[in-house]
Amino acid sequence: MAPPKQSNTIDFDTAKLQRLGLGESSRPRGRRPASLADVRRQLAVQLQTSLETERVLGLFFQEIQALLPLDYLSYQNGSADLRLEFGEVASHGATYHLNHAGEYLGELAFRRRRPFDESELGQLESLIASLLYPLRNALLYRAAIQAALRDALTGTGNRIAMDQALGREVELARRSLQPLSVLMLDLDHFKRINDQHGHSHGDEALRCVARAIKASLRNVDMVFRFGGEEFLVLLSNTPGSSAAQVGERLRQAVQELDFAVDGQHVPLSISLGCATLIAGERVDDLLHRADAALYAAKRNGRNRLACAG
Ligand SMILES: Nc1nc2c(ncn2[C@@H]2O[C@H](COP(=O)(O)OP(=O)(O)OP(=O)(O)O)[C@@H](O)[C@H]2O)c(=O)[nH]1
Repeated sequence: MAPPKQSNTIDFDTAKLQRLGLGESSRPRGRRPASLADVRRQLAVQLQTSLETERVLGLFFQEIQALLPLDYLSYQNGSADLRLEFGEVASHGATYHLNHAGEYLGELAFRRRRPFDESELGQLESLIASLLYPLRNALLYRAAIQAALRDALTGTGNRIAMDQALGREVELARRSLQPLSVLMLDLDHFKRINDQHGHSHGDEALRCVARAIKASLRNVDMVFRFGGEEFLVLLSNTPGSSAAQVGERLRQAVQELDFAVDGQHVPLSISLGCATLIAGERVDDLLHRADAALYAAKRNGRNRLACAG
């Protein structure tokens, strides 16, 4: 049997009025208004302390327990690619769709072992009102950070994201003694595509190659565009032999692309350099070896992969 569930929609502007004490609510008000006011005051202070969505929701879950004991909170927002969970799932639930002026702020689900009564739902909604501004700000912050780390043309990570990920993954590989490999790749004779078909078709070729690369990788693998037609793939927990196989798969995927300009097929290919982190090696040296391998692949005829020594 499906667990009992109450579902509601919270409109941001109505919530704002409630926060200001101006809103009308059809629900009975909380039994302990003083406590509700205390928790709201506490939320107003606490939720201002962070712009991280996970932290804002974690604090919210923690603070509202003072008034309404809960076992579980989940938050989902598909457009922000977010799904967060706190506590342990229980049978009785209440869910809220959060909106502001047509803008979807996500979906909150509360769960606990005993059902919510009407007065508790009234309190919960009043508390959610205190969450809306901090949550909206955290989502805006997250979107800004993501935009700052993404290459606008291809949707892959950009140079800043690459530097951050390399630093983090190299450190992790060192501490966990796991292998880490990189593939540095570059489109072959890309200048010709620009020269013969124009810059916008060149851009489309870059997008097409980026899509093919992403489609050929695991979710955990990371792709970055760090130069005009140069990409880096970061393969965590991957030894050199497996990285070379992945690289070969990418090479084939690009070679098989059906890229056309004005109905005419335009062949695309990439060359790749593969390098695996050596114990104690610095990020710069790892990249330097991958770059040297890429250069060897170009020199030996392109549309091929070379491994660093
Ligand atoms: N359309 C487009 N072209 C770009 C972009 N960034 C760099 N380029 C072009 O990419 C080309 C790179 O040319 P080269 O470095 O000579 O490399 P290549 O022609 O691919 O030759 P090989 O790498 O030796 O196979 C140049 O024409 C750049 O103008 C971009 O964002 N969009």
